[in-house]
Amino acid sequence: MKELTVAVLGHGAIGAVVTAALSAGEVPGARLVAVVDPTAPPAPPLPAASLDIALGRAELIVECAGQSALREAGPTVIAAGRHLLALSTGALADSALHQRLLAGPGRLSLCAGAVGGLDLLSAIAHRAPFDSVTIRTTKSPRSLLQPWMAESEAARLRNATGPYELMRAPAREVTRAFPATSNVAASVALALGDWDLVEAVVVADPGAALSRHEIVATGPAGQYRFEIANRPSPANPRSSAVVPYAVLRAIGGLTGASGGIV
Ligand SMILES: NC(=O)C1=CN([C@@H]2O[C@H](COP(=O)(O)OP(=O)(O)OC[C@H]3O[C@@H](n4cnc5c(N)ncnc54)[C@H](OP(=O)(O)O)[C@@H]3O)[C@@H](O)[C@H]2O)C=CC1
Ligand SMILES: O=C([O-])CC(=O)C(=O)O
Repeated sequence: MKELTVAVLGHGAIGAVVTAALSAGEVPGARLVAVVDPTAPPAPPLPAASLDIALGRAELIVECAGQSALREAGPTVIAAGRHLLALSTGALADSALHQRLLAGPGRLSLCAGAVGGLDLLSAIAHRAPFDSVTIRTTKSPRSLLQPWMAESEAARLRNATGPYELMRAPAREVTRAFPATSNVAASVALALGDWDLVEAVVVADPGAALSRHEIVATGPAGQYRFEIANRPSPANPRSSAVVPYAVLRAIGGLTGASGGIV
């Protein structure tokens, strides 16, 4: 078991669950030493800190703060030689940023978050490239409202009475358009190492009690379909409630606490 000092960036719906579990010792080997969130700092005894202080204390920085936070803080974390575990994978649609984070001296790892199947898709992609890959995300209309939307589009979302397709475009465009709800599209593209192959679809469904992600891939190796239906987080309906578990498992993978399947 490896001992790892951990800082968490973002104390929102996901970060709060992650920090509570870490401080309760639920991931053997991981010791929470800092929580960075300037607008929602945690109450003591959780160790609220600035990013600078966190970098002085922690070997691993876990980003649960959003694409813009990863864009802003990621290069500083990597330049400080720390290990960065990123959840807001859509920020890496900016290839220059992605390359910067890969350049070191720190190290970048990505968390699969709300979806599964990326290990198999990744294993296949580099041996027998897929012909087509689609990820279709269905969420409640209110969770899909965006500041860039025209008032007519926002009103359609607010007043939707049935499901409809809101956007269909390459993963890079969709993850930028829906930065808090379509990181999964980026994660599929990153797992395949091919941003251009992955088409992402966003569906607004007023009847969607669960957030659904359907990944369909076809190619010479076979046909693959993963369908995930997650309960939304009660604290933030844009995010699935299971995501903190994925983050904790990823941290456990780094300490050696997540046994079994790799
Ligand atoms: N890969 C995946 O499958 C998934 C990825 N995600 C990613 O995780 C992110 C977090 O989700 P969630 O917890 O639900 O979101 P929340 O909005 O509930 O929490 C995010 C928190 O991070 C804070 N924050 C913003 N910028 C910074 C910063 N630079 N440093 C420290 N803290 C910061 C926010 O503060 P403020 O409110 O003031 O901005 C907020 O308190 C999402 O935005 C999304 O990018 C989410 C779900 C799945
Ligand atoms: O939690 C989810 O269902 C997916 C999500 O928000 C994202 O990919 O950003």
